[in-house]
Amino acid sequence: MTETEFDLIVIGGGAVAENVADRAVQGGLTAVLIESELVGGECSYWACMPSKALLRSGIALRAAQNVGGAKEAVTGGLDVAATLRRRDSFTSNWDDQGQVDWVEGAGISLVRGHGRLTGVKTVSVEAADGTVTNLTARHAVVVSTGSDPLLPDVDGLADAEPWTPRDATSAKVIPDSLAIIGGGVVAVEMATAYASFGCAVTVIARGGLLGKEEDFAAELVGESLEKLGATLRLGVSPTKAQRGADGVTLTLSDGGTVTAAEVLVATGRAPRTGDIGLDTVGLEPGDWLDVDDTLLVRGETNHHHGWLYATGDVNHRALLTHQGKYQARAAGDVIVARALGRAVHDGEWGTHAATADHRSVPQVTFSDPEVASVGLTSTAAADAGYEIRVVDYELGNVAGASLQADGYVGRARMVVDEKRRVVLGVTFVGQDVSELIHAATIAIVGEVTVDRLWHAVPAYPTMNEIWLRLLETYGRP
Ligand SMILES: Cc1cc2nc3c(=O)[nH]c(=O)nc-3n(C[C@H](O)[C@H](O)[C@H](O)COP(=O)(O)OP(=O)(O)OC[C@H]3O[C@@H](n4cnc5c(N)ncnc54)[C@H](O)[C@@H]3O)c2cc1C
Ligand SMILES: NC(=O)c1ccc[n+]([C@@H]2O[C@H](COP(=O)([O-])OP(=O)(O)OC[C@H]3O[C@@H](n4cnc5c(N)ncnc54)[C@H](O)[C@@H]3O)[C@@H](O)[C@H]2O)c1
Repeated sequence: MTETEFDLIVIGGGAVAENVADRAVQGGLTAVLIESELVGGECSYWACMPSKALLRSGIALRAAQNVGGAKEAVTGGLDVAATLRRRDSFTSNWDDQGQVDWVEGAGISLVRGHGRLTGVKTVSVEAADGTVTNLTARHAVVVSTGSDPLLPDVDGLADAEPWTPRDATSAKVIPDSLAIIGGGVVAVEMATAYASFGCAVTVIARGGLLGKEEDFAAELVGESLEKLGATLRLGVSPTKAQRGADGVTLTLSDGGTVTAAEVLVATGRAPRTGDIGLDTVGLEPGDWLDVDDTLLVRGETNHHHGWLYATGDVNHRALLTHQGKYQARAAGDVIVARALGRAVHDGEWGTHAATADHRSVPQVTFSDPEVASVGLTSTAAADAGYEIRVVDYELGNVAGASLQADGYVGRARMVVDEKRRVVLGVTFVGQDVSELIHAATIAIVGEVTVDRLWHAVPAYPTMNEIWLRLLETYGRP
């Protein structure tokens, strides 16, 4: 007989869900994952991994082309077919057996099908063949269903069969032209990848590029996208879309038009909560799930019972895999602690609190140049009422960077809380900066003072000497 009672039920089987279940099982509980598509979720098959694989080959080629001695040896262009094959290997050709093996090995149960809450601590799973399994949780249910792409309300857009990010990351054939609606991370990364493939890319971004980053990110990434051959239509929105013989024609708010073989919509995400039975527990279907720092869903039903958690994209705290997995570790461990009556450490920076979600979320946009940032931007810090000092430095003037690439162009910004003399935020824009950002994350989480940072000596000649240059610009204590 199939087991139907578990200590923990996790609805969703993405990267975040896997980590919640793993922590719970390691803590001695039983756990089941419910997955309706591929175990491993968006990140493994349609988001982080395939998108980074599509980008990496072009970035590596241009890195070689930027170094005298290497550039003479690199005479060909990008091999698009080989790049797509490499992408396919990273998605295991959209086969999740490897992840299923991992789940089994970790001692986690798996039920395939669509999960829905049916009441407090009860969940039903509808398999593809219509079979229904009813599950009961002894201690907790975690919703980890992720997010769906958002389709803006543009006349004719839905009928024009636009690409979602999934189509862009899993494409088997690169179209001759691609119009991209949106100016966020997906839009910028896919514009970079597709422009590298020789596709004629037009980015239509009503609010400009990378609006959540420091302004210079948009400036440097925009210049470089244009160098790659992309056309930028900033400050305009599409008002109408129509598919015809030549592809899709978009009419823009400034009266212009753009015609492309395909149109990619990259305008943000919506919560996957429309059909998961939220109404059965007094919550609103289709809403993001608001949680406290232990990832417990806020709401009347839960307030009394403390059994429903939400991790990953669905709680809208930070739509990033690494941050979702960080929440998963806290949630899995706190579920164990509460189930076994152990001490709960939910104070700021406690084991069971996802404090970093508010203070220190790192993000890398794998454009060319890369944008790597963590903590607060200068605008966000000023808006939050901090008394700040902003320190900028040209990365190209760092010896390590000038060795990394001939004519290295990049910029760094450090935002300092003048009262406590600690770093609030750091942004790096430039080639290979993705690997620099973790030092900034540690400085912010550790609340290291700028005076102490002088003792963190970067090796010469590495790009990390940017820290020394930022400190010199800030001034010796
Ligand atoms: C193009 C793109 C690129 C990205 N690149 C990066 C990146 O480089 N780095 C980064 O950190 N983040 C990146 N992200 C964001 C990242 O993909 C998400 O933050 C991450 O996937 C969220 O993980 P999750 O487990 O919350 O949700 P998901 O990965 O979406 O997992 C949810 C799972 O739940 C399943 N599910 C949903 N509803 C049900 C149900 N009712 N019953 C059963 N199963 C259900 C789904 O099938 C899915 O497998 C990218 C996003 C996109 C769109
Ligand atoms: N490298 C990474 O870490 C990575 C890569 C891709 C995606 N992600 C994450 O996935 C999430 C989704 O990415 P995204 O780029 O879709 O969202 P986003 O929120 O980053 O960007 C959405 C963009 O769409 C625009 N927009 C919104 N509504 C619009 C409308 N009606 N018409 C025209 N433009 C509109 C916004 O101005 C913005 O430029 C983000 O939170 C992102 O952080 C991360």
